[in-house]
Amino acid sequence: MAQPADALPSNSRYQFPKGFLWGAATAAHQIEGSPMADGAGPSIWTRFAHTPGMTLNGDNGDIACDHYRRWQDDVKLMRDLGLQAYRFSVSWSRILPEGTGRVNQAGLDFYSRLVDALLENGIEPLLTLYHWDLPAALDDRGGWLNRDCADWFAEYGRVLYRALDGRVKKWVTLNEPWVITDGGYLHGALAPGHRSRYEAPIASHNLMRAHGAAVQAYRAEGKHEIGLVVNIEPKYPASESEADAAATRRAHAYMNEQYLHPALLGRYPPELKEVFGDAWPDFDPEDFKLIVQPLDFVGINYYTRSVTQANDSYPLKAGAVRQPLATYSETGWEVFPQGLTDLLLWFKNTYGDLPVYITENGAAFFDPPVAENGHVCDPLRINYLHKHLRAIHDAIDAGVDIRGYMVWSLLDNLEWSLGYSKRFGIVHVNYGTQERTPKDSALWYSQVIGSHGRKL
Ligand SMILES: N=[N+]=NCCCCNC(=O)[C@@H]1[C@H]2[C@H](O)[C@@H](O)[C@H](O)[C@@H](CO)[C@@H]12
Repeated sequence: MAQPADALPSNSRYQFPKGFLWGAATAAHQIEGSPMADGAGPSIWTRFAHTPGMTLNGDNGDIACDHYRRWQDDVKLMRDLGLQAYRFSVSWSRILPEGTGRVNQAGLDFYSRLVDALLENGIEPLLTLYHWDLPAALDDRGGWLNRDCADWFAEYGRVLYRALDGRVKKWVTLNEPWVITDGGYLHGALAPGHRSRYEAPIASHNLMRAHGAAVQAYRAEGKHEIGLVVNIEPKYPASESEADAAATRRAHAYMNEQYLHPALLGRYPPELKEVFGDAWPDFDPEDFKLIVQPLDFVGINYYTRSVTQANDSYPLKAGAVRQPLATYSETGWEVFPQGLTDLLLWFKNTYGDLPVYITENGAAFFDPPVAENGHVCDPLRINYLHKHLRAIHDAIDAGVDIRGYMVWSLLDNLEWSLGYSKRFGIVHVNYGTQERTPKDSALWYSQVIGSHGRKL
């Protein structure tokens, strides 16, 4: 592995708290490949990506990073990088090919072996139950639109809790319910590709019911920690106008409060009824007794901010304004580290002192190919991570209880409908040969971890 050209200077100003966990994150469908191996059932992403026109270039997860077969080398790679934790997700349809009922022991064994290898290498597993890959068999029964999904999800959680709890001590129920519903049910860009303002709130609500049911099931037999992961993004009004202020309030409620409010406060923000109009159901207040469950932590995925103005978009009537002097990543997201500090302070002030992990943070930039000297030079990513880690430290200084950081992502991987066109990894993947090459950002991150942040 290429060595960093220069050892970074130490700066104790940025030393992170004792026990702060440094890691990286991935998701099953984005890296594993072999989606139907060893008795696994199809997921909605297996189906969606094989539907013509749904993904860029028809890219799919049939091979991805071939992690299902290369997991041992990938764990060694994590060890060599000095990772203390690894956030990954389990493919539900490997465990329960029909979504409920029959357990596929080979699928369970894969994750059990992965967890053991992580622990043997001093790496703490953070396990996400659901990172968007619903069993196709459950989608055929209505998926997240069927209120039974809460029982299905709790059943799936129990299978994993019984098999892995104790070795896994940090559990996550859902990854980013906002993207699941905004992408999968409102705008249709993600599986299962629905486009309905009537379905989106129902899917959102059922996802939160399922989250509550999985936490309740964990409390009945789990002995460690469980939380929820949300993608949230600070919204700043584009002008002083009341129209832009109102649009910003709607956008904030829609992305940032729509899931945290029900999970932590037992209610929805009032703006959502305005956003969805007649499509906003009259939810049964009893549902919140299931949705609100005590959590041990919240995971926050942060990528960017949004300067927001009123527009005629559907159904939000709000949209982002491009910032002429800003830097943007390859996904068109503004690089804005201050937004992470602002967001973390908002979280603390709104929801209290619940422990927080930054469960995803990173960016896709155009990376050069592997150079003759074995380096992948990605200074923009180093700059992005450097500034966001400092922003996190500023929030810690301001009293936010942040327990760890998982860079998105360990590996270049399948960026959902964008296929393999966007590279978020700190490790380059040659999809032709499956060769892994730590980028300069990985070598830099190793030094940051080794110094516990002092080299920021
Ligand atoms: N405007 N704007 N806003 C940005 C909205 C970001 C929403 N997308 C995410 O958070 C996904 C999360 C996902 O877990 C992972 O599976 C994805 O690979 C990454 C990268 O896309 C991120």
